[in-house]
Amino acid sequence: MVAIATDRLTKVFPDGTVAVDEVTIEAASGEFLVLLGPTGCGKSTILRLVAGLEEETSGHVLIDGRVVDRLSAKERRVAMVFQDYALYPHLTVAQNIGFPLRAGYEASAGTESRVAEVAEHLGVHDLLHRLPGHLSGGQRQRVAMARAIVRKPQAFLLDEPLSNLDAGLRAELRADVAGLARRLGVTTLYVTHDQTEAMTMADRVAVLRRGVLQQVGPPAEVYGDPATLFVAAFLGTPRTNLLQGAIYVEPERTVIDLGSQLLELPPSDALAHHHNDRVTVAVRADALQPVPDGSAQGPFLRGEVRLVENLGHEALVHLDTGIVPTPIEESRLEHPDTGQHLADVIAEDPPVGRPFRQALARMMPHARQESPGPATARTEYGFYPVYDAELSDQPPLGDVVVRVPAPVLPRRGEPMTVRVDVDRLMLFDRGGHRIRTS
Ligand SMILES: Nc1ncnc2c1ncn2[C@@H]1O[C@H](COP(=O)(O)OP(=O)(O)OP(=O)(O)O)[C@@H](O)[C@H]1O
Repeated sequence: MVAIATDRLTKVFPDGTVAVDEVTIEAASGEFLVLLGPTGCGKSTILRLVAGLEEETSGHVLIDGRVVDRLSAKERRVAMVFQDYALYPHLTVAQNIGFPLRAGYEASAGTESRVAEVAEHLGVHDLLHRLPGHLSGGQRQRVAMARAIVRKPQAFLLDEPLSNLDAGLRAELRADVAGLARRLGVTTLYVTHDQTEAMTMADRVAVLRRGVLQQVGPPAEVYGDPATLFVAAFLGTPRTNLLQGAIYVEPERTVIDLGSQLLELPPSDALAHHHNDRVTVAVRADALQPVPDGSAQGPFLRGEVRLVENLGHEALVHLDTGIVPTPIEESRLEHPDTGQHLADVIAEDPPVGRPFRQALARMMPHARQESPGPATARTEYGFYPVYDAELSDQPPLGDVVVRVPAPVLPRRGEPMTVRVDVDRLMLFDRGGHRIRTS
């Protein structure tokens, strides 16, 4: 089998859309690499560029170390399967599977036995004489897979092949597809926006956002040690708690001011030069553990139970902590600013009026205030979270979600204290990049 690679691959469409932005990535021979990201992040375009169905604006595609930019889709010998499995409705399953062989890419002598062999692999050997219209969605997708592998491709390119199927079938086929690719040892690029698919099927996951590669690694690594705020937020159910805060480094301790509460961390040399920095604290629901009030050792958060989602074996408890969340969709994550610039703007007394000035002032950890400020509780460190004061005088609801095992469930309105597992607490700077704490 062959390795598939891209080297600073870029695709800009004629209307100016940058769909793929300098993506360098490699799937080793026989590897199952999943491209994961939200809709529009460029996954399908990468696949189409690798397949030769789209021409790159710059950069290269390499198959087995050889640049294939000038080879046609046929010459690249990769098999692509799309979500809408496009079988020929008037041909039987056997004819559909055998179609690529009859279309003249291979000698046709062994067609029948090859079709039978592949149908066996995919578990559709009993259906060879049926028409696609008489198959279930899952069976059709298996036939599409069979048709893709019948020519013994050098690689599989699978574009959300399971997304048209219902949840049960998807789970079943997930295991089948990954198992088949591994049995055949075919290098596979698999596109999905479904994190469960990515985590369960991949040898490695490549997370993309707006055409830019965020991180590549084994599923456990990408989940447990995300490089960017986007990756931390995108992976994990329920969504990772993202809290606005600022770091204050003192000789004996490091404090993260969350606006309404303080988190005290052990002193850390790694954080020394982040004093005064605005950060996002990311902490997953299962890194928070309810403890009896007053007994908490180490950092903890307090709140009032606002909602209990009982899932049977456990519950997700929404805790109103008064902490303002970081909105992950905000462009701030793509366009980091230093805060210094804002300080200058405030100092220059902009002529745009008092509301604008106040809004800017709220964005600064230590900006001087001319009004009482927002209705957030304040700490002695004086950190103000960011929110759009033009839209609302109140900060957005800052629920922290905690995973609580059943059956001991709290009730709405009860106070709750949760211990924060410091080893699983993650900090990100204003550009969304990880700040290592050790
Ligand atoms: N032919 C085209 N012309 C202009 N823009 C395009 C074209 N094809 C795709 N795009 C844009 O390029 C970006 C990436 O699209 P792409 O289909 O690769 O995303 P995706 O991650 O596969 O999304 P999805 O999960 O919805 O399929 C999107 O903003 C899309 O609108």
